[in-house]
Amino acid sequence: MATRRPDDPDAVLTVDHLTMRFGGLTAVDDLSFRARRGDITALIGPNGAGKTTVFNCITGFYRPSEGMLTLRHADGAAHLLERLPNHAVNRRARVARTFQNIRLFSGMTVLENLMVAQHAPLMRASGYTLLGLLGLPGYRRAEREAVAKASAWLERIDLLRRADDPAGDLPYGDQRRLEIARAMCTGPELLCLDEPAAGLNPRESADLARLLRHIRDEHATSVLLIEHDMAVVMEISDHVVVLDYGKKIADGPPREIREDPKVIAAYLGVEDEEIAEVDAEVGLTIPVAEEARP
Ligand SMILES: Nc1ncnc2c1ncn2[C@@H]1O[C@H](COP(=O)(O)OP(=O)(O)OP(=O)(O)O)[C@@H](O)[C@H]1O
Repeated sequence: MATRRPDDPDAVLTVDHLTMRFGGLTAVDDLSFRARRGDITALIGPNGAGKTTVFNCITGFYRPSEGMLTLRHADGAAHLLERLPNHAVNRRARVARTFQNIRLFSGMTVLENLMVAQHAPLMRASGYTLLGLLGLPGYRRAEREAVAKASAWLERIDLLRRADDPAGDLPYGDQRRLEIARAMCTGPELLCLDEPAAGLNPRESADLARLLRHIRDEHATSVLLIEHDMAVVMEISDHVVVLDYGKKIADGPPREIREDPKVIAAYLGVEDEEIAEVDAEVGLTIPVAEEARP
């Protein structure tokens, strides 16, 4: 049940002292940060820093070892995510998520994927009865609304013409955007995206950035994303939180984060062959990088 608790009314998500242990390994260590309503917040860090574990705690896949996760709706209702089961995080708290690997129903059509996402409101409109499905005017109205919402998203991601094709036949970048559209069809307050730019070419990355800006600016949905593509992170994020070995090492606007010596050191701590790549992507200056090198 939604509970009211005093916290930052501007924050859609408040993470308070989150810790997640797997046996002797502390994957997330006393992490606190806020994602502001209406912002695109990026969670970044080297491989194994604990980013996906944070997402799994937020979305109810893991129950945190310690800490509190508060999702606040625009109407002020607060949902204590660490206490909710996985399905309630999506349905009740209205947190939607995509995964590192694409999880569309590849044998279903593009349109069907967006209709399945609206299963819950459709069933509600049916009164959960066969008679309701067959005859209630409320159900027919809900069905028309669901088709209209799906069509609007398909138009937005430029896939209306592929509505009746199997989702698995779409090019990779289109599948990524369809997944985001599917998540948006659930009407989320917070959209969590795990590496949405992974595997995209530059044109597809630009399309993705446009879509995420549209979601931020035109819908009442805040975005939290994990992303390794620094060009995308720096271009679209309002706020960046940096993890290293499960701990927060920086938290601020992109222009500060890219010059933060702790962040530079964390990234340069990855494999030697990746240093030049990270350097080029983030646009680091050599003198700072040299200083930061252990
Ligand atoms: N279910 C699990 N059981 C045991 N250890 C786990 C589990 N999930 C994650 N870990 C460990 O927790 C640490 C953080 O992993 P996590 O996947 O959260 O990192 P990440 O920052 O998302 O990495 P990447 O960028 O490579 O996806 C890693 O050491 C990982 O091996």
